[in-house]
Amino acid sequence: MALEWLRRDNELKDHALLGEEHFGTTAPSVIYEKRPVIDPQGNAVSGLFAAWIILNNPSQYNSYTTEMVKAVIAGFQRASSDREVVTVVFTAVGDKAFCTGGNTAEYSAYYSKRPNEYGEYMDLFNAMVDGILNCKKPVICRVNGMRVAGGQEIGMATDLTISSDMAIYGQAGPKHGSAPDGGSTDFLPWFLNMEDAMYNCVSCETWSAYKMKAKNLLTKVVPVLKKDGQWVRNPLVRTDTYVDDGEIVYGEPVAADQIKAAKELMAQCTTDFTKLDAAVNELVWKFTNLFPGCLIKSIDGIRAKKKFFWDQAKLANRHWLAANMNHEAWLGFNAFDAKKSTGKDVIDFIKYRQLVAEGALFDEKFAEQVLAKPKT
Ligand SMILES: CC(C)(COP(=O)(O)OP(=O)(O)OC[C@H]1O[C@@H](n2cnc3c(N)ncnc32)[C@H](O)[C@@H]1OP(=O)(O)O)[C@@H](O)C(=O)NCCC(=O)NCCSC(=O)C1=CCCCC1=O
Repeated sequence: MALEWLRRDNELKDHALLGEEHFGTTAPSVIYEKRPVIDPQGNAVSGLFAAWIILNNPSQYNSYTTEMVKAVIAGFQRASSDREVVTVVFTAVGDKAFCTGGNTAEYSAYYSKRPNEYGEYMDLFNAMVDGILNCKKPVICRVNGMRVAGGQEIGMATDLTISSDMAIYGQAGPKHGSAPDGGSTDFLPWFLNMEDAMYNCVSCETWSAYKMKAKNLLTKVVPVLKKDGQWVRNPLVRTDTYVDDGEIVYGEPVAADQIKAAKELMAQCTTDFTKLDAAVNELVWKFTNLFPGCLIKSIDGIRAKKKFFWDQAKLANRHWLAANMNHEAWLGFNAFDAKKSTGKDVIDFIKYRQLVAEGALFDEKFAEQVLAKPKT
């Protein structure tokens, strides 16, 4: 029996919660672009797109300002509900950094000593991570450069990572005045083993893309340097062998006496993201050729495990992070922000611990003793 008698509205609805007002092209901003899905022959597929959400603050290593956080939330919501979008590609401008986390200029000048304000910011930050984790399209992190601190946190929230081999990965919080509680303390132990997660999280050492690939953080690492038309793998790290003298050396830095030559080679190279983009397009194409419903259900099934600790900890963590803006963050982020005038990007940790050992009051006098003085 025909069903014309049932009420039916065929005008398509727009489910985007936020308009275009959050996006821009002048740094600092977030660029939102729909780029056609490309088939293996290089042809654009009609009516199907990848949504590119691009962090645009290269002079500050694509750290996200408060306005950029809002734009990332808007971008993921828009892409999630856009029926033409197959996949999201989360990346950044330039070849230096994908993202180095929260903007330390904002942190020091505005948020330090304003814990309530940082609490409001943390609500946005959490919504940004949730926006990535809840996106109804697969999310690819296209890592064009270093992914550090909060940059590593939002990167790990994505579903799969394709990386430039010049990128480095790590945390910065314990060195500059925060705890990597914006996702890293929750996600790192899933990706790495517990020992590596612990060391990587607290040491604030950065690890090469090759090392992180070997430790299962990444799906694919590709060269991006080219000399005389030939691809050159990152000359700063070992990729020639896995074991040397009984030690695993794959992805570790080259010996100190080889660094000069490596840098000279780099200076003769140009950066070319062709392989990076080809690997991203290949993944977009793979997703395009899967049932969208079954695909996102499968992804959400894996995400559910990934979110387990994040969902438990994110609400309580925001209060500590807010309160910490009156404490170590006040010192650490101001030290980093003032590095040009003082010549030092961290506090005097020995003096800090000595003052704590004396039971000193945490006041301006305390701060004066641990912060380096301006040179002039
Ligand atoms: C290790 C670094 C990432 C890279 O070091 P290096 O290669 O030596 O470059 P720099 O000279 O330090 O940096 C180049 C210029 O970029 C500016 N920069 C870098 N990162 C930031 C940033 N996050 N915010 C603002 N500006 C940044 C830097 O000042 C340089 O500018 P200049 O004008 O001097 O040329 C190193 O840069 C580094 O450690 N950066 C700081 C990383 C950091 O502390 N991020 C914030 C951590 S906290 C965070 O992200 C959180 C997220 C949510 C939850 C809570 C939380 O704490």
